[in-house]
Formats: sequence, structure tokens, C-alpha cells
Amino acid sequence: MRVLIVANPAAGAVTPAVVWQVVRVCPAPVSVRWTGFPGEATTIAQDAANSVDLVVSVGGDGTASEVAAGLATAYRRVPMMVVPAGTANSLYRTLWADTPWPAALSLALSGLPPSWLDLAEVDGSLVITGASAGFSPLSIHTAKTAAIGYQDAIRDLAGRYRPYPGRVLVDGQLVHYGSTFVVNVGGSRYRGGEYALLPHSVVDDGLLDVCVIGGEHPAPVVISSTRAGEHLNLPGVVYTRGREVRVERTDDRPLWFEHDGEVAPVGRRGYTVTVRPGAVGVLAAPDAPSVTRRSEVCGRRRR
Ligand SMILES: Nc1ncnc2c1ncn2[C@@H]1O[C@H](COP(=O)(O)OP(=O)(O)OP(=O)(O)O)[C@@H](O)[C@H]1O
Repeated sequence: MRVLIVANPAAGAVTPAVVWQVVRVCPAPVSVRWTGFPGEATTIAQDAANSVDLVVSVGGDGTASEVAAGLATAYRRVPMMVVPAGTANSLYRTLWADTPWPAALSLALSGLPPSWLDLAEVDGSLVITGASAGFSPLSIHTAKTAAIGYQDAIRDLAGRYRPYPGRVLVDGQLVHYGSTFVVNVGGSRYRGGEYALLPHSVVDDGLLDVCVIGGEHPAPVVISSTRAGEHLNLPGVVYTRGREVRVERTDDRPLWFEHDGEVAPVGRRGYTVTVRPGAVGVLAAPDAPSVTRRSEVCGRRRR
């Protein structure tokens, strides 16, 4: 098996020592490419698909998202494995739960068949962990602008966040209208590392999961219940699935929106998220509850 390691030096927990540890678990021949700038993991992965059998993403959710986008658009269908060396590592947790990554990587390299994960698409960008509107993108924006950790940003924002008037349509059907705390679409069961926002999400069912939490719930209740994965018990919470999700703000103010942790430039009042079923192969724990189907690898992409 020819393996390429794509390592992001800017990700939260990537060090040369971690990459060396990954190299030692992989069989020879293995090559390592360090990304030089944001977005480069996509072109590295896309090019590598012609000559390797597995791409190992070493970084966080952003790196995994870029690698997935490259492999999803490559000529050969080559799977990926995630080594969690970022800050949140939500995708790894969804695929491998608490399995230590060296054990997961060894299993992945032992001939485990990949699962073909659905990706989401927003304005031509491919998304692996999910998209959200409202509180979550504003928390990410707060963390970046104040140069503080994500959890600190959530605490900071909790006391002053104002829900927005919005509506959500799933496959053209209105599922929510009114005060909105947060909308999540995906994707990964977890976001922000520890928030089980889409606790029933199956990542290879050809559908996007959607969860809407209304603005009537105070921030501390939403934060603690999503962390425990118990928010579906809150009154009025919407949880559904579909192929196309439209998220809008209904007053004349811009909607805070992000996908895979990238906050969209502020200005628009609505976004459409569509599903790309089975777009990328990933290696996941054999008993991962979020994965249903597995298939043999790989070869030439079906057009
Ligand atoms: N050489 C580089 N220099 C600066 N930024 C880079 C470089 N290579 C990749 N990036 C960017 O680094 C960002 C952060 O990477 P990543 O999301 O993997 O780590 P993280 O933020 O620590 O983890 P998580 O997303 O799990 O919280 C990504 O948006 C990616 O585009």
C-alpha cells in the first residue's frame, strides 16, 4: 500500500514528532507532504490520488476537509484516514470515537474497507464536518477576532447572544420559522470537538441531517444539552434529514454562517446546502454507529 501523509504545520497539535510517529505506523513506502499555505492540502491530495492508495490527513477538521475536497474531485477514488492532530478533531471523534489514533491507523492500514462518506456542498465548496448558522459561526468569529480558544469564545458569547429571526427549508418543505438560536447541517455527529449536535447522523446514508434549536432556549441550556447530546429533548427542537437545506434570515440583517469552521463573509441572508452522496472514501471504526456501509476500494472514478 502506497501511503501519502499530508501534514498541516498550522494545525493545533501537529509537530514533527507526531508526523514521525505516523510514519512509523505506516508501511513503507510512505511519503510526507507538509502544507505550505491554507488550501494546499486539496491540490496535494488531488494530485496524489494518481499514485497512492491512501492519504493520511494529519491535522484537524480543516485539514481533513481540504484533503476530502481534493480526493472527492480526483480521477481515482482513493480513501483517506484522519489522524487527529488539530484542536477540535470532530470528524475523527465521529469516525473513531475514543480510539487512540495509533490503534486506529494500524487497523486502517490492515485492509479495512473504506466507507463512502457523503459530503455537503455550499456555493461550490465541499464540506465534510458540516455547516451551521447563528450561534456557532459567531463563536468561531469571536474566537478568531479575540484570539481566544473556542470554548472561551462560547462562554463569552453566551451572555450576550441574541437569537435571529429565520427559516429553514428541507427539500423545499418549511421545517422551522421564527426565533433561531442555531441551525446545524451535516455531516459529523460532533462539531467543535465535543458538541453532539447531530447525534443521529449517518455519514454515508446519502442525506444531510438538520437540527434547528429555537431562540426560546437560554444559551447555557443549549450549550450544556448539546454537549451531552440531549438537546433533542428540548421543546420545539427540529431534527430531520434531506438532500437540500435552505437556511435563511428573515429580517434585513446578514446571517452568520460557516462550513467546516470557515466563517462565510458577512453580508448574505441565506445559504443553500446540498448533499454529494458517497463523495469520498474514509476509514472508520468497524463499529462506528455513524457509518452503515462499507465497500471495497477503489480505482477509477465512476462518472
Ligand atoms: N502551512 C500553513 N500555514 C498556515 N495555515 C495553514 C497551512 N496549511 C494549512 N493551513 C490552514 O490551517 C487551518 C487550521 O487547520 P486545522 O483546521 O486542521 O487545525 P485546527 O484548527 O487546529 O483543528 P480543528 O479544525 O479540528 O479545530 C486550516 O484552515 C488550513 O487551511
